[in-house]
Amino acid sequence: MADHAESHGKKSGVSTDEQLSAQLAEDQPIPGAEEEEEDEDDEVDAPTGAGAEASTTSTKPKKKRKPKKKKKAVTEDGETTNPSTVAQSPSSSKDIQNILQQLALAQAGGAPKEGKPQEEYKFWNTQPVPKFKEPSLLQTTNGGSLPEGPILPDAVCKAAAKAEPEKLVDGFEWDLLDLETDDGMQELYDLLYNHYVEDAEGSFRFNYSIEFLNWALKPPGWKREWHIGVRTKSGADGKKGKLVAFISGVPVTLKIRQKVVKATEINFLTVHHKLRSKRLAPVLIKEVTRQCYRNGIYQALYTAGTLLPTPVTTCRYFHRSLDWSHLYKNGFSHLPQRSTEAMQVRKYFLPSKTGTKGLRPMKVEDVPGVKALLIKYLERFHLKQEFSDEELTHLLCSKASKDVVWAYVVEQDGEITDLVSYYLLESTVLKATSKSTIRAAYLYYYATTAAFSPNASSTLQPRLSSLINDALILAKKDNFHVFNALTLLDNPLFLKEQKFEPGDGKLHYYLFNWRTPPLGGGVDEKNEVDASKMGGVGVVML
Ligand SMILES: CCCCCCCCCCCCCC(=O)SCCNC(=O)CCNC(=O)[C@H](O)C(C)(C)COP(=O)(O)OP(=O)(O)OC[C@H]1O[C@@H](n2cnc3c(N)ncnc32)[C@H](O)[C@@H]1OP(=O)(O)O
Repeated sequence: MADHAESHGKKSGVSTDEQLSAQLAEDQPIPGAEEEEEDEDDEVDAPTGAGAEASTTSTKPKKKRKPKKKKKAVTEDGETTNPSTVAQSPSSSKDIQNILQQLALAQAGGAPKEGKPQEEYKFWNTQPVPKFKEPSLLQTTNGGSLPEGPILPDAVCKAAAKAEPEKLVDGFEWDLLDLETDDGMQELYDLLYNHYVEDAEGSFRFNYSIEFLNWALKPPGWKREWHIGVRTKSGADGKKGKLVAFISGVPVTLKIRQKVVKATEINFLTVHHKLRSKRLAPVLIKEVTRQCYRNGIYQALYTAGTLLPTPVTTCRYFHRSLDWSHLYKNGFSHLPQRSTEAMQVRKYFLPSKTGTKGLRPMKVEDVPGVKALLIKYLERFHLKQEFSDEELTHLLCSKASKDVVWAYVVEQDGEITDLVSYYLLESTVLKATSKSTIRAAYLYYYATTAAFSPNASSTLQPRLSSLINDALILAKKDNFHVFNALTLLDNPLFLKEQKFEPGDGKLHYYLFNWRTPPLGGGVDEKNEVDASKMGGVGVVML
């Protein structure tokens, strides 16, 4: 996917950085990029009128994508056909042959691999992350093994942290965003709305709401120094320039196997479409690293759809339709061969009432019970987050989490026995003729005492499956269109039974400046869900 970004950059034939910055400030098209930008302007109903957006690379696919064939539904002039004709099954025997061939290749492990050779990671090769061919803790060439823990000692990181950020090219400047103000939040929202993660076909783009950003970026202990923006230079009138790039970090306490590590969770790395492939991302990453080092934090956790050196594990996305017709109409789901629309709707039918006795919305008073349950539950995973009461309250039942996170508990005889939660993340349908969104629920933290019973091997699976079924019912009632989950936690135990379908999206988990043996991601070598590969990831990233 980075390859795609590179070629896009070359095509834009951009002039000087100063010209670029002026164009961005005025939101003028960049020479050579106009064609694509006009197309997208037609397609996206940006709330801000933020100007033309070029089509872009996809780096963190989280959504089910249409099969390749469907791409032809979009005509060359960018017109979108009737969505009902978008999702079609292969029409010719040649198409079917091609698909079968690709399938055979993939099954034989012969499909093209992701990413690029190690030596081409010009930036990442300079960073304290494991190399692809450096299996952590496996034998090194001299017969020894690489120790688990920091790659660079704290003192080296501390000494490397300069007092000032790296100088940006002319026309741009650093700015720490003020996310305490409505304007600051709105500006960040607009940048992400127009430029954040899309699927590989440019059909959907994440639409993180202002409420979501407020919740995700300001947990207890958050720091303004970790909300890092790049702007075009301020005007002579002192007015701030346009926000064109961003990266963020929030504090997190991780437990990686037996070690507790104070770290940063890095997220929302974004570069304006017109500035892609200009090596701005590495500059942002170095700046957030500097800001972390200066705060005495030397490790980080991050996820991406892009393959970088080197994932500690990889999970796969699964999707459970709640409103199949909406998903189909918007090109998110396709109509399988030998099925009809009515059959699909029936397949995903859910009752109107939940089944678990004692299930109710979580309250602040539940925090101690939920915390004890969740911490014990997560102990079963190699990589997990440790929470204080304050953090857990913020995440699951605070003013900030309202309308972002839905959390439910089961209380039996005064004891919290179960927790299930999900968060709302909408995606904009980029190819829709009128403004349309996919309202997706993402499975968040859950836990159940069934995991601790002596016969957990027979009680955990049915308990989780019914809890998740209840979560699906509740999400459907709240007008969500789809419920998404990765193969982390104990998810492989219920995904199939609860009619989650495998998606194309993978999510790689990375640790910065920390070496540890690979973790199970709930999938096998063929990327099929596999309960024997659970037990690795107990952290849910946003
Ligand atoms: C102790 C504290 C440490 C803190 C830091 C911990 C590390 C945090 C790491 C960040 C975690 C972020 C977690 C999230 O937010 S993941 C979400 C990422 N965002 C998006 O996908 C939004 C849409 N895309 C964009 O805005 C751009 O395409 C981005 C910004 C992604 C790249 O911009 P652009 O396309 O214009 O490229 P470039 O010319 O500037 O730079 C090219 C270099 O960047 C490497 N690249 C590409 N994509 C990613 C990626 N997702 N993570 C890390 N590196 C990435 C790439 O391999 C190449 O390096 P190398 O191949 O030459 O080596």
